Amino acid sequence: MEHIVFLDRDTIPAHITIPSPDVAHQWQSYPATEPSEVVERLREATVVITNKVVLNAHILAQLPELKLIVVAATGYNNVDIDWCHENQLPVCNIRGYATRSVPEHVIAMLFSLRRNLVAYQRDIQNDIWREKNQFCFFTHPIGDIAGSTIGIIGSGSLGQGVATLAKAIGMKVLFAERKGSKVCREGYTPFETVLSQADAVTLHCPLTDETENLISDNELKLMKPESILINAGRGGLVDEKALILALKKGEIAGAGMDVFTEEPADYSNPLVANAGMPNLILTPHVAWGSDSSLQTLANQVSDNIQAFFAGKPNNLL
Ligand SMILES: NC(=O)C1=CN([C@@H]2O[C@H](COP(=O)(O)OP(=O)(O)OC[C@H]3O[C@@H](n4cnc5c(N)ncnc54)[C@H](O)[C@@H]3O)[C@@H](O)[C@H]2O)C=CC1
Ligand SMILES: O=C(O)C(=O)CO
Repeated sequence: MEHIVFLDRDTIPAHITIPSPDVAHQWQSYPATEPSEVVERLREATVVITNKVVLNAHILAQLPELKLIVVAATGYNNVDIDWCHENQLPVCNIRGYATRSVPEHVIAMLFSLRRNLVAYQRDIQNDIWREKNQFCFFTHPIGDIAGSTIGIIGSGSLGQGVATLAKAIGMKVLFAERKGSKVCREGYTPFETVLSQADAVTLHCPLTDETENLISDNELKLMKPESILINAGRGGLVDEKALILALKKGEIAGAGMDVFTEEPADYSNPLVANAGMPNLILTPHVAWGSDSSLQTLANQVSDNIQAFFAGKPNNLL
């Protein structure tokens, strides 16, 4: 009998059903789990499901019963994967489930920022229209997306999904070669060239030691003043203080951020503290959140458990 524990079930809306895996099991779900509660809740677990609860080496070393970690997400930066490899603890994740949801979120942010929709809404709230006394008014630039260039960092399922949508709306697509790479693969453009040529840059690579603060002062300075930065990858890919400074100095035109260095984020976070800026769109890590994506993810959670115990593991990391 497997003892399956889902540590943060409330990260998935209640109307999404997680199918019961076809393996003899007991299932325990917790809405959320504090770091101090993890070990106690997993003491008898053989399978742990975590979306964002951190499983570090210190915690994992206290859980000898564990046979499998199922990350209920694509990004697995909350799990000490090196420790798991060294200790032969299998970890699997969810793949290719949000290939509509995340790209659509990115393109929605892009249109909104390029057309300054939030800025116009704020101006109407602030009664600017009455002052202008015309049927329309132009207080912010409105750009076309068609004919512009998007730079995509990360060419996996989501980077490719964004490229498909971007091409369909007339954008030129540049995939960035890895930062610091001495060679440039066919089909890729050097990292710095992408930053300096793109009208919009979007991030779809994992958060690792290599990608932490991938976009900071120097990278923002390379971008065009009319450029837009979108991050629906992971908080930590962007230096948030540097981004706010770049927006304030007009080094870039706008930013759409779905992910934050700390989640939940509060007013101590530079992005949240500047949420009133008209050229900054913030969403609370929901790019993945269309109902169809959530259901695909929930199905894969169950499939991953079932496949593992059938001896044909899926999506092992
Ligand atoms: N905001 C949201 O709701 C969601 C965010 N994500 C994030 O998006 C990331 C990407 O997801 P997928 O495309 O499905 O993953 P994927 O594994 O299909 O693709 C990731 C790509 O990034 C590339 N990569 C790795 N290191 C890189 C580096 N240093 N520079 C450039 N590229 C690098 C890999 O080679 C791979 O092509 C996830 O790791 C996760 O952190 C994923 C789903 C939802
Ligand atoms: O799948 C992911 O990586 C997400 O961030 C959604 O939880």
